[in-house]
Amino acid sequence: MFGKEFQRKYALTEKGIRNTKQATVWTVIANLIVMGGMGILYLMMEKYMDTLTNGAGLPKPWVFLLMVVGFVVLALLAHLQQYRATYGLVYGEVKDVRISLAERMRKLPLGFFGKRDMADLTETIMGDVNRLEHVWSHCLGYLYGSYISTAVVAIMMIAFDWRLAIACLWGVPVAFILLFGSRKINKRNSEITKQAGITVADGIQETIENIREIRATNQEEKFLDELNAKIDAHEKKMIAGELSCGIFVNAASVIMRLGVATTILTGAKLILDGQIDFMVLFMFMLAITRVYAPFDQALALIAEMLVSQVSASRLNEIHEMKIAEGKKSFDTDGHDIVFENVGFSYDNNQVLKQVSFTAKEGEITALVGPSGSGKSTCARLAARLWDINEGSIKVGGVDINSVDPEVLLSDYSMVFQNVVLFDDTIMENIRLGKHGATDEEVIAAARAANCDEFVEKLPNGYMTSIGENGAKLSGGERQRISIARALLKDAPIVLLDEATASLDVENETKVQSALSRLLKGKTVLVIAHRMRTVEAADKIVVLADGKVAEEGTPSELLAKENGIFRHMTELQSDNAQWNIA
Ligand SMILES: Nc1ncnc2c1ncn2[C@@H]1O[C@H](COP(=O)(O)OP(=O)(O)OP(=O)(O)O)[C@@H](O)[C@H]1O
Repeated sequence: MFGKEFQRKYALTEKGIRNTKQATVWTVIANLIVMGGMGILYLMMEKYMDTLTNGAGLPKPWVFLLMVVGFVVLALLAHLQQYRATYGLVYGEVKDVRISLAERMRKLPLGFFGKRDMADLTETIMGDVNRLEHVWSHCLGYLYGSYISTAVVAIMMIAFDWRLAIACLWGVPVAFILLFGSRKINKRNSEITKQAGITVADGIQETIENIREIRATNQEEKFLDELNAKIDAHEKKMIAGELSCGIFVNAASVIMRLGVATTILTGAKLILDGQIDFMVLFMFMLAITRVYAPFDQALALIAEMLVSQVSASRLNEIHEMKIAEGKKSFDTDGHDIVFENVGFSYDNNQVLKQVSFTAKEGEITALVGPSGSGKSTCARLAARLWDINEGSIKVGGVDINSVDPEVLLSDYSMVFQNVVLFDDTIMENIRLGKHGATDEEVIAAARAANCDEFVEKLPNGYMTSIGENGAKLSGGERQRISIARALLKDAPIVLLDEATASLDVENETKVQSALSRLLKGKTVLVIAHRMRTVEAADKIVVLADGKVAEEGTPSELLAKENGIFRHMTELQSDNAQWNIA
């Protein structure tokens, strides 16, 4: 019952399975104790009937009182244990699942994040886990416990009187057949509803993220109309899903409760025929309430459990995704980066073919080429942010595919165009470069990256919070923080993606001098869009259509007639002056 398939179906950990078993056992015990309470009621009724019909003396009240007190104590203890097993332990399980999801995401290849956007992933970590939490705590132990306890009572009922037992229980299997028959429809509906919900979350996130562009282009109305349409579609899907599920659940409940009528009819007939006395029917009527009550709740839970299976499969997708792993050591002979016949595709779109070049330690190697030629892709692959499909990338003779990405990245500093900052102080944002760096080290790196000039004007200096992704700073200021972070890290390999692109000329000159300090003696791979940036490079690799088209020093490539690099340089100097006539 609680095998691997069950574990997968409800995305449970090993501990979660153990908890579910415990919860089931305690539910069975609690249900049987409550049913035992019905036995006390039956005994009392029998004694009083005996007094009424045969004139027997009334039993001593303290006997029943003792029985009732015993029953209450036992029921309380059992329910306490059941509560602890079903709710208490689940909160630990939720914490473990969220941590393991976050751990997993840390190691997933970036390709995964291209397929599932932020709204979708947030929904998995928060929404899906919440939904499963409810199923783990309110459904699994309760439902399976009810199956077992009802089976026990059903056997007892059959032993007592099989005719009344059938009259009472025939609705239960019919109700379950109806519900399980509707499983596919309900599951499909919940998948559709879930997708519609994610589309709404996506739309909201996209609108908030792009609010400036939307306002600048007067597109508010269009965006809001689209968002409203998505919200309406989600509402309709939700209503349709609830309705179809509700129809099946209520029909199943009604069918099951028809058992009350058939029990009364059968009981009456058996009494009239003199085959049973009234007390037997009374006992069955008492038992019916206890058999139906957990099953009635279980019917409602089944719908929730079916919906939760969609959430479980989304969690499983993350858990089963291949993660980037490798050795925990990275012992290299120097830090030359060597690309050898590297081939790489995003899904089925091949963007790099047979790319080979070397970026030497102590040199600046610039990647140049038309937009979309694969420059940024090469930089990402050099840091194993994605895994290559063909060939090899070695650093100091070690294949980076064999090294754990976290260990590998400790040797890299990256300054990219899209700077990522956190909603924290400037001090902490820079300190991310080196865990445990002192305030003095952070400030020294910030000064070297020319951050002082704007930090001094801020109300709390380095302790000023900069808003989500540095929203309170200009593009150039954000980039200087990212350069300060790289300076602090002082790693032997530096990847720069047009790092000074958003700076004005004065600041660019200042940051260039800071960068020169950062780059000294390192292996530097620069992605350059402006030819001016690559004048100081030791080597230029020109990419075109995902292949290396030219390679050499700037002067060698400039001397090449009909060369791509020469052509690009000429184009940029022609465009240097705007022609608005
Ligand atoms: N995450 C991604 N998923 C799918 N395709 C991508 C992804 N990133 C880039 N591409 C595609 O790969 C190709 C190379 O992109 P890349 O960013 O490496 O080029 P680039 O030379 O750096 O371009 P640019 O100079 O415009 O920044 C492009 O066709 C791009 O559309």
